[in-house]
Amino acid sequence: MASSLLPTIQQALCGTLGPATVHNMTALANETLSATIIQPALPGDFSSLLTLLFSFSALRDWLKLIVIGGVFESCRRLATTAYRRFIDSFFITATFDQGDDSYDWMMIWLSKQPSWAEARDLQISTKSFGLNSSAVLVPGEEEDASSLIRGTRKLAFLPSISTTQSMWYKRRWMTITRSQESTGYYNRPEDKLSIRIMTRHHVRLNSLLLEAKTEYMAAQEHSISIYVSDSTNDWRHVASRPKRPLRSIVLDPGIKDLLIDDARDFLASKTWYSARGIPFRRGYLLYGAPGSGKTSIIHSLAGELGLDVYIISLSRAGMDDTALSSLISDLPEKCIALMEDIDAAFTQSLNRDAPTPHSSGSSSSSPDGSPDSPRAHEPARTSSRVSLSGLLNALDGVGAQEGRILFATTNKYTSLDPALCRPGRMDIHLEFRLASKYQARELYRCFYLPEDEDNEDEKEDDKESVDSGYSSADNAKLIDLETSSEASVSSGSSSPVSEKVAVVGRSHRDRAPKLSRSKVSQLAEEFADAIPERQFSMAGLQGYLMAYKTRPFEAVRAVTTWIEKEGRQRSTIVAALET
Ligand SMILES: Nc1ncnc2c1ncn2[C@@H]1O[C@H](COP(=O)(O)OP(=O)(O)OP(=O)(O)O)[C@@H](O)[C@H]1O
Repeated sequence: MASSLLPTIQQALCGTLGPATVHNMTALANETLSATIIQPALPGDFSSLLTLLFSFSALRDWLKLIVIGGVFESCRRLATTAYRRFIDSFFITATFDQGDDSYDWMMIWLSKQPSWAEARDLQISTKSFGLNSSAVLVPGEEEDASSLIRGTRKLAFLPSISTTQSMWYKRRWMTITRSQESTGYYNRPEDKLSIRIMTRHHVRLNSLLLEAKTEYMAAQEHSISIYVSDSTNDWRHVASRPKRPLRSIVLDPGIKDLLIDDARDFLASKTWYSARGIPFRRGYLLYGAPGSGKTSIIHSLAGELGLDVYIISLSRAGMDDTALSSLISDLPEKCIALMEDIDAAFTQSLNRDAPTPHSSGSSSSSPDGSPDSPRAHEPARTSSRVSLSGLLNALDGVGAQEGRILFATTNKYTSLDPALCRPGRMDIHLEFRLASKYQARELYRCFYLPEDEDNEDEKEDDKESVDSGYSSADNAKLIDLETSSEASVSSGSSSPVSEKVAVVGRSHRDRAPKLSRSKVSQLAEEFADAIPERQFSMAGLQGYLMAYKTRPFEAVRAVTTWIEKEGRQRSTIVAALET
């Protein structure tokens, strides 16, 4: 084709360049074409094909590159596989996700490893990792025995994020890698901890986990863990609270024993239940006046039985029958599930037969605290989509967890559907009433009895003239503060009184008079005599005594005035509600 075009080009060029020049150019072009246009015959065998291929220098270079690259890549893959095989055979890798209990165990364990004190790249953390939070001590800082920071923990030194650190664990090489990943709907960054131990067997890993868990539990010994459900319907550890001693809850005789004995008996009876085909679950319904100790006794029992508390909030946004059922089936085997104000989660009555608007609403009640109070008739505003049948199914349907203890509380017992209260769902119903004289007396004793019971006999007796301890100018100022605050004290009220009391309460034990047990008992009798039977809530009495926590004598002297004042306030509230 190139040769067929030549005459045409020649003619065109002759007109412009002249025939001699064109002739020379044509000769040159013919030479070049004959040199570049090769029409080889196809090679007959492989070696001639290779020869042909390698006759092009560029192609040859490309092929060399491909072959060398391929060899390198194969070597790399081989090395990676060999490395993985080696790691798999000689190391065990375990990962821990933030939000899981095991992550907290490991972080606390890591924070206690001395090797971090010398690390060059580390993270300083004041996080408590689910432990009961307390003040944090920086290395070199001395714990002040008399101060507020008792029960302190050390500042945590942790491996920093995105680096791999190594250490020895029981003569085994171990690497620790922390990374962050965005997870969930909101792309919230969550930590991931990866631990690699040089060992062929799980024994070493198990021993590490056991050690971490034991240390964590030891640190948790005086706390209970509280879990709530998050928006993705997973249980999340939100807090650890100090255990509340059972003796600090004052109930009418027999109630505490009944509860604790029944719960203990239940926890020890798994085989008894399964032998008889009875679902291994127990439900307690605590109902009655607000501020009578329903929540407190549950908290205290959890500590006594060593169980964690899982709070099921029926009125949480996004809670519906499916979510409730999945939450209840995800409960661990031994735990306390707590549904507070079980009546308040429903927009309608819990009575399936006769829904009445007044039976729902806020959990508060009348000044006398009776369940059928006027305020019980307020309509509820709740976004819960839990239906009664959904709740009933979740409590004892096929998916319901075995071994759990359910506590439900309500201020409106009469508005609950009998199906919810029947044995099997709520096995024991306990009424919590307003304070009896007995409770008032015991609460007073609780406040003023010497804490160190063993040394009580040595305590100096009966310094009656003053409430003692207020000799310095500072203390005089504190008395003024407290006295001036008394005017505004009312049952269950909080600030500003409690604020002031909190400030002066910093060292109230030192300022309180040292009374003998017999003196406290005598004052307690006088206090109880003044308190009318079943008129005040325990929370109200506690609020009153808080204002006098260093002045037991005055607490007794002023109680009549306080009762009169409370009476007047109540009459005003009742009159306002009636109009
Ligand atoms: N029986 C009691 N003994 C000791 N303290 C009590 C008692 N009852 C209530 N209190 C104190 O009153 C406060 C409120 O108690 P709690 O929350 O247990 O009451 P409640 O019955 O659950 O109230 P509500 O029905 O309003 O939730 C707590 O600080 C608790 O210490």
